[in-house]
Amino acid sequence: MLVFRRTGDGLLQQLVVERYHRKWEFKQQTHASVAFLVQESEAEKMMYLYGNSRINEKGNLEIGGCDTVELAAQWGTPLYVMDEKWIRQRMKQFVQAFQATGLAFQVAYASKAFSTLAMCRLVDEEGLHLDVVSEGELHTALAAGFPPERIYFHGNNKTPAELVKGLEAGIRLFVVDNFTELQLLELLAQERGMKVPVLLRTTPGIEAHTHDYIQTGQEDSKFGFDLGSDQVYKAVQTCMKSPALHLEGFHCHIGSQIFEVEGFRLAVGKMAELIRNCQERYGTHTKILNLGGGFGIRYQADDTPLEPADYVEAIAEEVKRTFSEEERPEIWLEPGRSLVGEAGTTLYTVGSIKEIPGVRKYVAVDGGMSDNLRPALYQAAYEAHLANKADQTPTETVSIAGKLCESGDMLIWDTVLPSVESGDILAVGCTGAYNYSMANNYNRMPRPAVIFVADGKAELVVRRETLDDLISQDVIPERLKRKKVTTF
Ligand SMILES: Cc1ncc(COP(=O)(O)O)c(C=O)c1O
Ligand SMILES: N[C@@H](CCCC[NH3+])C(=O)O
Repeated sequence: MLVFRRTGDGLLQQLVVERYHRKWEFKQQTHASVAFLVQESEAEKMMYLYGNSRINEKGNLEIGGCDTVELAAQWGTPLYVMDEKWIRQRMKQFVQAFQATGLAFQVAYASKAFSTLAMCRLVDEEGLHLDVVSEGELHTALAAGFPPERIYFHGNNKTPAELVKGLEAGIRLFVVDNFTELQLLELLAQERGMKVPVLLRTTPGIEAHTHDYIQTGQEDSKFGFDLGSDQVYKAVQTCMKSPALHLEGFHCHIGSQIFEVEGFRLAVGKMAELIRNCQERYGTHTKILNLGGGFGIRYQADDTPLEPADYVEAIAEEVKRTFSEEERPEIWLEPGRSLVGEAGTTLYTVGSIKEIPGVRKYVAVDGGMSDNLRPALYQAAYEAHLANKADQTPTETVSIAGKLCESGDMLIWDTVLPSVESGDILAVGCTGAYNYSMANNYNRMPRPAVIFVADGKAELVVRRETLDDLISQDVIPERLKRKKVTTF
């Protein structure tokens, strides 16, 4: 498929797109029939947002072989639709890219991006490790039958109960974040006569180019041992002296939604310095270097994220350049967003439409910041299409409002859609990461259902919360129980 678009210098850029693998190669070209080609590309570009998708004979958006208008009718809206094949493909891309480098490696899925029983099953089947950050995520993994020896535990404030649960489950290791945790873990392991494998999480002092709230590697961060001071070295010494702790290596995570490889290269350099210093000073053997996640994804059709292989190859190149073959640790990565983000689509039903002449047209949907907190939290930008009018030309500029009682509950400002009517099904793409997992019950909104789609089949993986679910944890103290009606 050939797609062209105009670049800043007036040339046309030819994008050779292999859709399934999301591989884009850029070639500069001039071309005469600009208008025709650019117009054609708009419809095609739309499809980049919805996993393995197409516009079907009815003019509806189809994902994983399923007509999204039928999905909305069958399962209700808001509805999270996850393209299972897309997720599996992404996992394979990371693994295959690593295999091609010849390095010893491990890829884990950072389950905070989207944690459900069915998702844990996919991760297990694809042979990845699993990163959990809470007792809840650990419980989900264990309940899904995920092997504990492939789970590891992250978090900047693991509670004693969480550490005990991890120890008793026999997880692969703990990524220790700070001195409080190190002491607590040592104590709990000693009490149980265990020697616990650990990685130390460090803050390498790298500022990734991303939103302030999702940077994590800069010095002034709540996460990890500071690399700039002697903190991490003190932690290493504590591990070396302790019969209850076994230091297997180091971890860093420089941030999220990162579009460049440079930060990862820098991280390899900084971590290599740490590893060498520890070897020289304390004779430490570093088995594992975990470089975290953070690989950027497409949220809008014009975004051009790197491929998993681009990150892996750059990291591998830097590792090979920096470490001799004998010194080279296993390289671990833990992507979250990039394994699931582009696989997810949220379907909504359009409800009220309010037009302020000459100002704006608000199109309200039956969800909002309760199912997608990211626009309100990070000013995250998304694109939307009408699933039941996917073949129609966009003609009007509208803003998509959520239904929650906050002026900031706007999903998308100023987007162009075909003529919108109440009852239309609106699709918002690239909502697979940090959407279901950050969903909430504000305004007592029930959390939406999640379905997996593949080969024309849709299966429920999380059922929609009911109104009774919403009140199921509520308790009325005896004294407040309704005895008599007071009227004024
Ligand atoms: C320690 C750690 N690992 C992995 C991830 C996953 O990040 P992402 O979803 O951006 O790949 C995060 C979240 O930013 C994280 O804090
Ligand atoms: N929840 C964030 C990312 C946090 C990453 C976890 N450290 C997002 O939606 O982008």
